[in-house]
Amino acid sequence: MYNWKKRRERAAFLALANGAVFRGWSFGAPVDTAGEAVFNTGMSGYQEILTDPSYAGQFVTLTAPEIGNYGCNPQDVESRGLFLNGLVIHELNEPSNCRSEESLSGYLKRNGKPGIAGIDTRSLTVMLRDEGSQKAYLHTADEPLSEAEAVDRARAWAGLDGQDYAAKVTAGKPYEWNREGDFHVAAFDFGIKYNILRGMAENGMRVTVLPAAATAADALALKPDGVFLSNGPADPAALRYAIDAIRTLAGKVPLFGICLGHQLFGLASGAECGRLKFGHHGCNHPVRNLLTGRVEITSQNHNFALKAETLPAALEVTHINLNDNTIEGIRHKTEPAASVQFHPEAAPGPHDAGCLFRQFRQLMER
Ligand SMILES: NC(=O)CC[C@H](N)C(=O)O
Repeated sequence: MYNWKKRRERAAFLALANGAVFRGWSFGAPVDTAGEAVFNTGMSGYQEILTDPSYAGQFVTLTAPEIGNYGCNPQDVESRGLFLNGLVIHELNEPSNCRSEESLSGYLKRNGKPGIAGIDTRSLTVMLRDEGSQKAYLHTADEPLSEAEAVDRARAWAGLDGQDYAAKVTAGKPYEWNREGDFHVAAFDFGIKYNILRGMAENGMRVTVLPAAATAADALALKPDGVFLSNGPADPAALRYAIDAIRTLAGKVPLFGICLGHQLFGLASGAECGRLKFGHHGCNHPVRNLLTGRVEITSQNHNFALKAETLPAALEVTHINLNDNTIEGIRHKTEPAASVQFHPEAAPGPHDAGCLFRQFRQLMER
């Protein structure tokens, strides 16, 4: 049985830049931090979310009300660590699952990340939906802090716009993900998820991962059959070095990008990126594939998006989001280059768009 008294022993609160304060109980590591509050509507997959480097700098509010019930394990990780700033949930459950090796609370504590439970995540989500993603400050530490001071700290935080967070999460050095495959892919790691690497390996690609700041010459020196541009945190426009590298690589080698990689491919081609009001974070976003007419239910996690009106004539839209008509995929009209805003690798999420890794292969075959 859950120990309610113990659960509520340490008070905590999340203060938003708009002045709202949500009070609850601390779990995980009792550290204070500022970040951007967003919400994710997936019904499961908290461990993949915790280890998705794209969430660096963010507090993820899970709209699923019961969290922690299947625990944590070493298999469901999507990168080498936990990168988000904190987890915001309604009800924290003790694990009951044969795959569980550790409670969610213990997992967060061991990894130095804070969580807050007992939050009315429904009203927080409605607020973020109506007012947009918010700068926030999570207070879980023992030192006393007034709510007004926390709101001030949320407002004073630099935010994610214009910030290079890829540099904070990327691998320090190049490494080989696997040794087998008939196509060799150089993958830029802006915050890459393991299931993307697995998706490429399963489709016969041998993958060498490069740090975010690798140059076009570094990539071409590997004599790759294709270049992959990964997902990653924060503002794509801040990554001038990556945009320059992609501009040099375009037309020389087949390109495929996911999420941040898609945004960077668009920026390198001359498009602009802007912010969505509250982003897309979840596992049930309907996307129409304009090339086939098929609707795919996709996994998503982004706050920025390419602006349709800025797309250069050389690019065409291949996918649109059916909730808000934003761009979900593009390709070059004459060169072998394509990208998607959503996550075909899922983890967590549905596998409707998994065939995109095979299509990357086809770009290299041509
Ligand atoms: N998952 C991602 O790659 C996110 C891309 C970018 N950081 C955004 O929020 O839009």
